[in-house]
Amino acid sequence: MTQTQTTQPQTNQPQTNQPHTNQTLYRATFMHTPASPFETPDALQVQEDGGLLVAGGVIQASGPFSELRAGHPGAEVSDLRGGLLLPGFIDTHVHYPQGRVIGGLGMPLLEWLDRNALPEEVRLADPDYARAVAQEFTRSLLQNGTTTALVFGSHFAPAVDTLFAEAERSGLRAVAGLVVSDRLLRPELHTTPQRAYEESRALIERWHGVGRQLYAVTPRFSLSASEGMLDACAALMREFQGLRFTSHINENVAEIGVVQGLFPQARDYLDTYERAGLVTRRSVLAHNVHPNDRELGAMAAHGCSAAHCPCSNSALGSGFFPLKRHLQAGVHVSLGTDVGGGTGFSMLKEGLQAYFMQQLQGEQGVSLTPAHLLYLATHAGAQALNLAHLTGDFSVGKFFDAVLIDPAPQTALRAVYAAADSPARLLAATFASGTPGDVARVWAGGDTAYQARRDLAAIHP
Ligand SMILES: O=c1[nH]c(=O)c2nc[nH]c2[nH]1
Ligand SMILES: [Zn+2]
Repeated sequence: MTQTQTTQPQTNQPQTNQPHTNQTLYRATFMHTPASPFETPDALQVQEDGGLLVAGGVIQASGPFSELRAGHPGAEVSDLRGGLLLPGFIDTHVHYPQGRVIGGLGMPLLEWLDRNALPEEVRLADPDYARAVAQEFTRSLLQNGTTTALVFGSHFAPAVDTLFAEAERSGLRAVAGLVVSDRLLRPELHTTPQRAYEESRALIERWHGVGRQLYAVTPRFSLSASEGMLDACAALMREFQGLRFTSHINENVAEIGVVQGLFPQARDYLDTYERAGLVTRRSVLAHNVHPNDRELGAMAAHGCSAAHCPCSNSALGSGFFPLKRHLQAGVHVSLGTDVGGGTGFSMLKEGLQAYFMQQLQGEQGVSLTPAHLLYLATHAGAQALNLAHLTGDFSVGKFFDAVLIDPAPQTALRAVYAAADSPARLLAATFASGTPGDVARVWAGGDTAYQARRDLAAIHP
């Protein structure tokens, strides 16, 4: 591993200095959380009959529609009234090769991997199979309103290349990488540190910073990655600027026991990554259901984020995520669907399950408001990924990544929308009973990335 070249991300910056031609003024009730409700009271910002002026894919102005209309009489108006416009969701933990094995219920993590996930992951060695799965995957994320995702890739480099190609074509911002492992999975999924390094490097050079795509160095978990493999990952993180790092941690008690046996010199699970220099501001570790206090303190000190995946934790019986302890320690927390351990691609469902699991913890839980759920599903993810200057809310200068929730006529949620007496109630109902069927349209960088087939003009009550 002698390579020393660095690459600069080439794009990904909003072009705020573009001439304001082809301005679109979106007219909608919109909500967003530019600040964290965990830190700031009244973090939920609501604009009823609001306007967002977009040009070159970037938000140029925001405020009451009437004011923006008066200031920009030439802008084309897109009327989205009747729905609720939210920032595009940010899923910070989702597995590309597992879309077709959602629903493997009734097994704890290690058995689930053996019987459900890994046999399917082997199939991505076939490029045609991988292409079909990549198309389903990017489509599913966008149909659910997710415009940015930290994606656990495949163990096969051509399949990861296909994922990036599909993501870029579809508008999805994928932060993704080759999943690397050299033990305890199954032979077809194992590689060597040298090969992992070389294949990752080639993918980084091809995709990192291209369009909306970014690269994440991705050892599967310490259970399946030797010290040599983690060192190869660390070499990549040192040699290329702006990479992200992701893996799993402290998900399941049996898993933690195996990792302790494999790394007798490590203080705990986090230390297996920490010793390799892999715990930084650019790291997102999924689950962390069973952390000790040292781990939480170290994660906070390094600025590393935890991706909380409540549907997966429930489906696999992994346990209750200690959100209060994370917040008290100062660890940043975002949300992930963890498909296919999780139960689907909906960040609305994920937010609701996070709420349920905190409620069920009584005194140990955190009482989450609708503003918390929106923040966890949007801005918190942007912060975890170091992308908060580009996306996660509707502030001026950010990309117009957005999802329009617009329930169909004669549905229960439409009735709630018609009756809601406050914006917080509207948002709560959206998380409580919103489904992919209520996602009417999704924009990624100002372009329509998904539009439901039903006629938008016909559905206002
Ligand atoms: O929820 C999970 N899903 C996975 O695919 C996986 N691999 C390691 N650890 C994991 N946890
Ligand atoms: Zn996972």
